[in-house]
Amino acid sequence: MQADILIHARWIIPVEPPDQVLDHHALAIHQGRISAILPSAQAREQITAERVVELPDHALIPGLINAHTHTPMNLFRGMADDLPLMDWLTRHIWPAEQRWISPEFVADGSRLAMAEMIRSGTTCFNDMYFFPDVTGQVAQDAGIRAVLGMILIDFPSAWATDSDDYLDKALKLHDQFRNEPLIKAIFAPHAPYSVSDAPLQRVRTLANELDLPIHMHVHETADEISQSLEQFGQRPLARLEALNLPGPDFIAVHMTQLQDQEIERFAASGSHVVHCPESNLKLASGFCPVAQLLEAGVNVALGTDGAASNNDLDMLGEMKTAALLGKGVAQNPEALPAARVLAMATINAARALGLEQETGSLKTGKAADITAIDLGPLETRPLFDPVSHIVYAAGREQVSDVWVNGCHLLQERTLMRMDHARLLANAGQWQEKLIEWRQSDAS
Ligand SMILES: CSC[C@H]1O[C@@H](n2cnc3c(O)ncnc32)[C@H](O)[C@@H]1O
Ligand SMILES: [Zn+2]
Repeated sequence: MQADILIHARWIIPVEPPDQVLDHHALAIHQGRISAILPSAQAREQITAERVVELPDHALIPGLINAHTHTPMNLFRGMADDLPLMDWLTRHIWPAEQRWISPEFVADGSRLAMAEMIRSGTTCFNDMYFFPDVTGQVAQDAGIRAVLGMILIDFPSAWATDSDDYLDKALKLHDQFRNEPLIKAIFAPHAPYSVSDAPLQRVRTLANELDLPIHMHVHETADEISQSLEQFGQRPLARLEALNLPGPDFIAVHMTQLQDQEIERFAASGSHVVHCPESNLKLASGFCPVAQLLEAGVNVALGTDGAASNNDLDMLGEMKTAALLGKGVAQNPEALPAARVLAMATINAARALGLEQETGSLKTGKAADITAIDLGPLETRPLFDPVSHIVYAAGREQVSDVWVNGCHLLQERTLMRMDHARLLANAGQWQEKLIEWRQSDAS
């Protein structure tokens, strides 16, 4: 058999089927797709490859999928810390966005975020931000898989003036990227408190027509619930249900405020949840009942949220936090075992985003979206179970190689399609501009 690349690894963890760890196996890539997974000894006899990669202390896992982020916000990292969500948004982030959002800001911020994600093993991200067309272009240049939010919010921005304009631009974005293999555009109304009924109804109609998912912040804080009760006489989820939003194409991010009945109704609708534990902890927004949601049959994926509320885009770290917090919230150490959390960061995310046929597990025929983690260093020795170390012990600096669609984006920790020095210089320029603006604003 002929292959473009043959990777021999100490372990291959396909994620699907669950709980499988393949020892001394090899993975073959042909024309961007996984063409075979078989014992290394057999691969050496049967497969002729143009390139052979030896990873003797490494685990190959499906590329991690960050199911909710705001990539350009990397330029706001550390600018407003230790605040509750509404103060953070209305007193710091939205004023900064009003001043700074432009195609240049989005290009530079999203590029920095993509470099950080690739260096930490993420091969696909689901983004929600202004100028998603720019983020899409940067993602194509970087070679990373991206889901772009066709955003909608009641406020005017540098991207769009009103809901008609947001939705016109959404449809153009969808058209622009419809034939791009690594890019997908999905609806992204911001939150129940920031989008009115009429545009939400239009989103539901368009999502049905185009067969695309809807991704939205929902039940993030207790304040969101009380404000909705005051304004609409309903909890946000009940209002969204009346607008027919929940369903197998609906992705609710956060969900920290949930009653038992709401969990049952949400599970029955077939909707998905994206859990962002570190952002929820840092903003003290509340705790998502992940174990209860999984028990009810809800598909739960994992996201970092933006770097301005997390403050990193490290999915390995996010997995550890999700596992620990999930046990704490359930008051049960058996809740959220490591393998379950790895599934949340891979196959569950692919399922939520409608990408399950393409990515999310290491399976013959799927795209070669692969992350290699070096478990050789003393920080992950001795080793009894590679999945345990990936979730509980390994740091993102142990990610050695990353492939997306068979393209080698990170090789022995070197970014292959991005200029590291330029990324740093560019971040430095934004730092100067933002510091100067904050000083002039304060005086
Ligand atoms: C319409 S573009 C996205 C919009 O969302 C803001 N944002 C970032 N993080 C959060 C969060 O955790 N909850 C709510 N809104 C958030 C971002 O600043 C943009 O304005
Ligand atoms: Zn968010």
